[in-house]
Amino acid sequence: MGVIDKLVVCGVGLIGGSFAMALRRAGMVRRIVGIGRSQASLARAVELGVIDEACSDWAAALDGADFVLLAPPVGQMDAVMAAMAPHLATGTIVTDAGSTKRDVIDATYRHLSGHLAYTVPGHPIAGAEKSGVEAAFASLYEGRRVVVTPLPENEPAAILRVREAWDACGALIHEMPPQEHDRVFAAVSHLPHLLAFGLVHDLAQRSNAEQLFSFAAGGFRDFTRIAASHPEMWRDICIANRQALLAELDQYLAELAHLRALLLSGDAARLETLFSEARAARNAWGEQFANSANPAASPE
Ligand SMILES: NC(=O)c1ccc[n+]([C@@H]2O[C@H](COP(=O)([O-])OP(=O)(O)OC[C@H]3O[C@@H](n4cnc5c(N)ncnc54)[C@H](O)[C@@H]3O)[C@@H](O)[C@H]2O)c1
Ligand SMILES: O=C(O)C(=O)C[C@]1(C(=O)O)C=C[C@@H](O)C=C1
Repeated sequence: MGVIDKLVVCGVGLIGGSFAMALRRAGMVRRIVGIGRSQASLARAVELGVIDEACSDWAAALDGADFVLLAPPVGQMDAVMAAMAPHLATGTIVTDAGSTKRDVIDATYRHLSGHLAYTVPGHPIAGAEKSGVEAAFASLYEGRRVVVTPLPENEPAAILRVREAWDACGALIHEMPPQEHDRVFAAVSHLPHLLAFGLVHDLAQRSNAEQLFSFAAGGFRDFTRIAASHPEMWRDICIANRQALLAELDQYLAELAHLRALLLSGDAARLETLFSEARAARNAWGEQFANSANPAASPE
């Protein structure tokens, strides 16, 4: 892949910052410019060496840019695309890291209709409950999947360039239609986050919350780690993908109703069978995930 001369990262947090660091480490980029909502966090990104320069306007940021990553919360994509559109030069590659794809693609057609050949939607399947540039690290994407959902209007060379950038970050690239993407991640990412937030919220509101939390241990920690995630980011994801998320929630409620019936009738045999099936599925997934991921891909 040709080296990126000027990379623009919009939203230099965990995801945008890690992309910048990974490309820099791979020697794939000459200059990195950040643009964002908070000048203080952009200044911190410069201080940490994640970006070379902070920009406060799109005209300056996009001047001479050959590659742009959009990594703000998905609820900001509309405003960001509207602001950048007048300053985009033909041929500048634009991609994004949004956790939902249909809404981001709708925003692309609304605001970047003259730039569809070069705007290639994407989503890295790697992250954490931590946010902000301080949480970014260069190996975040190593051995992790990135889903690319190309538009019919995309130039094949633009898709290739985006794939090559993620490849340089050490990621494994998959292509998928956006509808399928949003259904899959409603089930395995958005629903678990909703459930974790819901459980912690319920417990925190109880009159004996202090006592409950004082005895909560590993099981609680493992089930609820993701309830420490960024509220704005998850608000936007849940709202953007609510159609698919509601379908998953309904299916889960049916499963809970089934579990409740087994408990009510004291059906130990069926409960054990259900737990055994779940354990086998979880263990098989765990092995597959451990084998696909690079053990070095951890900030610790
Ligand atoms: N955290 C994860 O696990 C994860 C994984 C994959 C994809 N994503 C997606 O990546 C994106 C970023 O997530 P993150 O975890 O890096 O969040 P983050 O909070 O760490 O970073 C987001 C950054 O965007 C900036 N921002 C907010 N509004 C903006 C605007 N209007 N214009 C420009 N910048 C703006 C914030 O100041 C912040 O620096 C989101 O779209 C999220 O859905 C997150
Ligand atoms: O590891 C975490 O904390 C994450 O939440 C990462 C995670 C997920 O697996 O659900 C979250 C959102 C994304 O869009 C992709 C990955």
